[in-house]
Amino acid sequence: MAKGSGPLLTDELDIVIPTIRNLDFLEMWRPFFESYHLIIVQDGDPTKTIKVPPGFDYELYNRNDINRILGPKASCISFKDSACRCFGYMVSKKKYIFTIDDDCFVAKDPSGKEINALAQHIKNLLSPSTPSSSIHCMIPFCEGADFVRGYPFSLREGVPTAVSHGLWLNIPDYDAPTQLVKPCERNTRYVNSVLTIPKGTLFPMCGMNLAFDRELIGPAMYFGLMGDGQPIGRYDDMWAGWCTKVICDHLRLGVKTGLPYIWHSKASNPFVNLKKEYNGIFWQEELIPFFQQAVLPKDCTTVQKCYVELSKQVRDKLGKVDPYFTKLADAMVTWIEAWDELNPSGPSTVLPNGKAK
Ligand SMILES: O=c1ccn([C@@H]2O[C@H](COP(=O)(O)OP(=O)(O)O[C@H]3O[C@@H](CO)[C@H](O)[C@H]3O)[C@@H](O)[C@H]2O)c(=O)[nH]1
Ligand SMILES: [Mn+2]
Repeated sequence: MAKGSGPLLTDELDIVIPTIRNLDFLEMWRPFFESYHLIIVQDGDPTKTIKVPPGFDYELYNRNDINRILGPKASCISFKDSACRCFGYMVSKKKYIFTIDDDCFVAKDPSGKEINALAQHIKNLLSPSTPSSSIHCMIPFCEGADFVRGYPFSLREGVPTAVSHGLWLNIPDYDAPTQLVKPCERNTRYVNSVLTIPKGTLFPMCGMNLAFDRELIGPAMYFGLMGDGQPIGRYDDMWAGWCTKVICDHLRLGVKTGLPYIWHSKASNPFVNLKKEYNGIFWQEELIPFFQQAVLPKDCTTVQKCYVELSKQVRDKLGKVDPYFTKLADAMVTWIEAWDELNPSGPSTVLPNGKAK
């Protein structure tokens, strides 16, 4: 929250939570989240009731709702994987999205002060990014700092920030092999910095503490086809991050990473994760060069056009890695079609099954 004022963007930001659990974690976030509208995407068994603490304004969508709203296009929304959260991005009507996992809690900064992660994300999104330069030793656009000598004035205006990627203390977001060999490792390092990821650089985007400008980059935030019936899991956010970064670079949009921190409390089962991740650990050796070499034509002037072009390149170049990527390329197109159907120029009548509380 800005000094001396209430929470910002309360009518322009939705909080999207994917869940298979009751949402008691919200109690800890109440001071920071209660003024915002929540979009809860319930994964797994739609007959299970998800308990939401009283006092929150929310809409809840389960698999039956997703199928009802999207019809055959629901095939692009993952089932039994946190990737389902991207449905919340699609049905939101707000300019900004903040998405958080239900095992993420309020962290404390080194002074012991509780971190309002949402306020920091908003600050990150509302200030420009500087992707056309190497990492600064100073963080521009914040009090008491400015561009250092030698930084071209022509670049100092920066570009609009599309993504704010937060980090986590305690349980690190390791892949299964790393978690297996380092089961007790915890992240205790608090780095007081927000950096723009330079143009041409990819990054491993984790979906547990993430905010973005939905109007600038929303259609690129497809959390790829994972979970039930798919040969891969826990790469949904990575896929979205790689696609998003290539498109942000092309459209001159910025991606920031660093503050805010949240406290990640749950270590998922590394053996289960290994089964989900196995192909991803293998395929990522091909995926990174693919995204590093991806070039989007000049006539790709919207996120949708960029994304459909990327899907063509996925089909052409990754389809030979595994037939899964042909299916994923199709799902990418379906996602854009569904996005445009639900987000025509006017409002769309997407009714959730949970009444707004
Ligand atoms: O089948 C499922 C499983 C989980 N969820 C919800 O998704 C998030 C993340 O779940 P969890 O914290 O259990 O998983 P992690 O291994 O810690 O994190 C992974 O999730 C992604 C980051 O968001 C990434 O793939 C990994 O870091 C929770 O809210 C669960 O309730 C689900 O919807 N469906
Ligand atoms: Mn987690």
